[in-house]
Amino acid sequence: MLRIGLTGGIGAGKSTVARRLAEHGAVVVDADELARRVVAPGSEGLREVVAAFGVGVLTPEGALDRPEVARRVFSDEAERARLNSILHPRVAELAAAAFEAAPPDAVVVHDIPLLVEKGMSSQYHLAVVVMAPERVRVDRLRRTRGMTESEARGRIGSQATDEDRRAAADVLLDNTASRRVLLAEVDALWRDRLVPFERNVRLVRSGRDATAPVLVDHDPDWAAQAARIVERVRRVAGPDALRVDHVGSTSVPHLPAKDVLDLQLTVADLATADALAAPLAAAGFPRFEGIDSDAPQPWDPDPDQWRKRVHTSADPGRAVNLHVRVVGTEGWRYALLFPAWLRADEAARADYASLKRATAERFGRDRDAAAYTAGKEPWFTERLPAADRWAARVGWRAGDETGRT
Ligand SMILES: CC(C)(COP(=O)(O)OP(=O)(O)OC[C@H]1O[C@@H](n2cnc3c(N)ncnc32)[C@H](O)[C@@H]1O)[C@@H](O)C(=O)NCCC(=O)NCCS
Ligand SMILES: Nc1ncnc2c1ncn2[C@@H]1O[C@H](COP(=O)(O)OP(=O)(O)OP(=O)(O)O)[C@@H](O)[C@H]1O
Repeated sequence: MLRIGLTGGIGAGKSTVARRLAEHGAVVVDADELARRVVAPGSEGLREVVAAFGVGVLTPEGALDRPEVARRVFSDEAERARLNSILHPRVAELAAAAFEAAPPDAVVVHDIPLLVEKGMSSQYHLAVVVMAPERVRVDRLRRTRGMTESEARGRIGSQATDEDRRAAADVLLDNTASRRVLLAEVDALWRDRLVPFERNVRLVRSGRDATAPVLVDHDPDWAAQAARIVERVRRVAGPDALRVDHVGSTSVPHLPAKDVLDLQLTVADLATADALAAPLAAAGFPRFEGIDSDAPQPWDPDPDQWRKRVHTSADPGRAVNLHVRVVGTEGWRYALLFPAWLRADEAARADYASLKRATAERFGRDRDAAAYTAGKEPWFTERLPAADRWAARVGWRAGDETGRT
């Protein structure tokens, strides 16, 4: 099963996207619809809302007077929190049941306006966010829902900011222009990403073949992309994750790199790494059999210092190598030390960048990723003393850095 979180501010076009995905065959779990169900006439939810807000929130027929509730809660944060605390646990329970009931090969889309507000994005394989400028949204809400400008702004003000939504988005859909443009984007997302992603998760396989050694300029968005995946890995590994770091070249600003995010999950031992293989695979990170060790260093007699497990991503839209290493080992320390040094030392960074370019040039034509990786290896052995001297000088110790987990 592929779990997709879909969100967007009111009037951005979330429901339009959800409908299109349903037409393609997705199972849509609609939080707004569930929020209506839990306050249906005769429900426990409705009784609690009346107990909290009084009979003034009922229509003469005994149903919830939604415009009246909206008036109260979208201008008063405390009232809104009170309503949310009654409804959200019930809505969450129904949503969990709907996910349970979906077939194993389904793409399940959780259409939920408050995904970002509730910090839920790491629960899904992907978070999809629909955006449109506030002015456009207000116009749509006035035109199609009969809201006044101040009602529309009240709801917008009750929700996350565009900036927060953008930070949570693995996929951003822009709905500023016509519906036709939006739907074409959704069609491509379904065809090129969601369908193969679901299949890869089910068949426990990678989203991409080994990537050819093609260098691209540092992408300033890599850090944010990695941060979202770090969150996912942490959620899956729970307390077994001693830390999760964005490592490798993409974690070094200004350094050209292959467009593959390297992450390191730190565990206590390899038995823990092996126990995490199945949950990581279900979360979209299948184990990659074949590389169980980093290249051991010539000076190190102990191969255990270099053993690891490697996972990739089942997402055809985002290549990831997730290295699961044991805390305190040499391989683990290297993976943290080198990026830290390269981030701090401009000359070392320039030196490494020119080696990368030359090596990519040499092996890029044959698309030989393994030769490219091996070709860079001696540089690390050679530069280790310099990296260590830097670490001693600035007092850097592996695992001390905060803010990268
Ligand atoms: C206040 C209520 C009665 C107003 O009903 P109304 O029919 O006018 O709106 P509807 O439920 O169709 O929601 C429309 C949109 O309003 C926004 N919205 C709804 N509830 C909230 C909320 N608690 N906080 C912020 N925005 C909200 C969302 O963008 C949603 O898509 C209703 O929205 C409600 O019960 N809200 C609380 C439950 C909730 O949080 N629902 C959101 C999904 S869990
Ligand atoms: N590109 C567009 N151009 C014009 N109108 C649009 C466009 N996209 C959506 N709309 C209209 O704007 C309104 C809001 O869209 P939609 O219902 O999809 O938004 P939403 O984000 O799901 O809102 P809500 O949070 O209330 O569910 C709808 O009436 C829809 O038909």
